[in-house]
Amino acid sequence: MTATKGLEGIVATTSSISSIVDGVLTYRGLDIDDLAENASFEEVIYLLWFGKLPNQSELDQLRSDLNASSAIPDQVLEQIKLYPKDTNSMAALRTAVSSLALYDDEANDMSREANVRKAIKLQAQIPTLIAAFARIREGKEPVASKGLPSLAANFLYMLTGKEPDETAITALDKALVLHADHELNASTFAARVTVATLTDMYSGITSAIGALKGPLHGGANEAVMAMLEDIGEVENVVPYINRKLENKEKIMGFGHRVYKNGDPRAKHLQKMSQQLTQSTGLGKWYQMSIQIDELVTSLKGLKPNVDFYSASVYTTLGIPRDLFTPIFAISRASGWTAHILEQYDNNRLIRPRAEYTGPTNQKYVPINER
Ligand SMILES: CC(=O)SCCNC(=O)CCNC(=O)[C@H](O)C(C)(C)COP(=O)(O)OP(=O)(O)OC[C@H]1O[C@@H](n2cnc3c(N)ncnc32)[C@H](O)[C@@H]1OP(=O)(O)O
Ligand SMILES: O=C([O-])CC(=O)C(=O)O
Repeated sequence: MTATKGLEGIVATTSSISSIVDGVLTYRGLDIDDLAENASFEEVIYLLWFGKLPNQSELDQLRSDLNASSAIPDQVLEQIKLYPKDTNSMAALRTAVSSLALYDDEANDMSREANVRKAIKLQAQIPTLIAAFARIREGKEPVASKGLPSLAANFLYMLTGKEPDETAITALDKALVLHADHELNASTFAARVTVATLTDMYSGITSAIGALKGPLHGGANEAVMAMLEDIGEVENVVPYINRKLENKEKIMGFGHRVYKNGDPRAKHLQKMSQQLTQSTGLGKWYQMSIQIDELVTSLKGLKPNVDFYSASVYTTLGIPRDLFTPIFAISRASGWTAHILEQYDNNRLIRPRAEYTGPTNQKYVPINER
């Protein structure tokens, strides 16, 4: 038995949800470029869950179901008020999502109908949890959803208490489309491994949030913004990046396990970053990002991934840095729940083997002889 470090190249499941073939990403066979230009996030949610684009009445029904499910139990809100004010936002989300299960009567109902209802609830409530946490830690009251037509609009409204403008809604909606699913990434794999024991969907999403939090995965978008802030000015880019590379440090937002010639989502986020930073007077972040991109590509042959330009995009929307990864979770909840439903539909326990490299033929030594 020989292990492959990081399971690179190992095909661990079949799935009909999303695919990456020759650098092309598709959701249910639709190219991400097509979806990024044309689809709303709600259409993508429907596509991921049910395998086809919704017609108008199916889409209206989903939007209405999401709106009807967005409120979170008072008990969970009260718990969030008890979190330490400096709680990591992904830790807060992980804990709050786990708590949601305690107040859902059908948390452990494993019928497909109940699981689809739970997917709707989780998709609707994760944005509410994040917005409530962000307000409560600032001493503000949470704002309930206004039932605006899109999840992006509702989230921005719950976060700020103000009606968001169309530019912000469109930008966030597109970012949500771009992050929705990505084959067997680490958090989706964690979700599938968890529910393959036939535990409940809340447990699967809690595992997934824990995995997304790490800086080698979703946490990289926050780390990118921290790096941009650390660099400070365009003229500091070259010495900063050179120093990092000389010290063999990773440049956050670059590289990918599967894409070796670039992440197809990055160009959409780059374009958004260019437009939004210009229109908000924050062009500096884009200019720095472009320089880093050119430098890292030429020196290391590494291309930006989905997390690189999303950092400057979210900054232009006025979103605090530590909510970037929770926003990734809002989007990826659609993919996680789709994969969990797919896993339940054709389940087998996921239990690989380990290549043992420890000592052998050891004998127990009584404690007083050690
Ligand atoms: C949504 C997402 O999850 S997208 C990924 C988000 N994560 C990041 O942006 C973090 C930075 N990137 C990375 O750490 C990696 O590229 C990963 C985790 C994305 C992929 O990791 P792996 O496939 O395991 O590649 P691995 O880390 O082994 O890198 C291979 C080589 O490229 C180098 N490398 C990879 N990424 C980077 C980077 N961002 N900066 C500098 N060097 C890098 C490694 O140091 C390694 O070099 P070596 O062979 O000389 O030791
Ligand atoms: O697929 C991966 O390994 C990481 C990634 O890009 C994602 O989850 O969107």
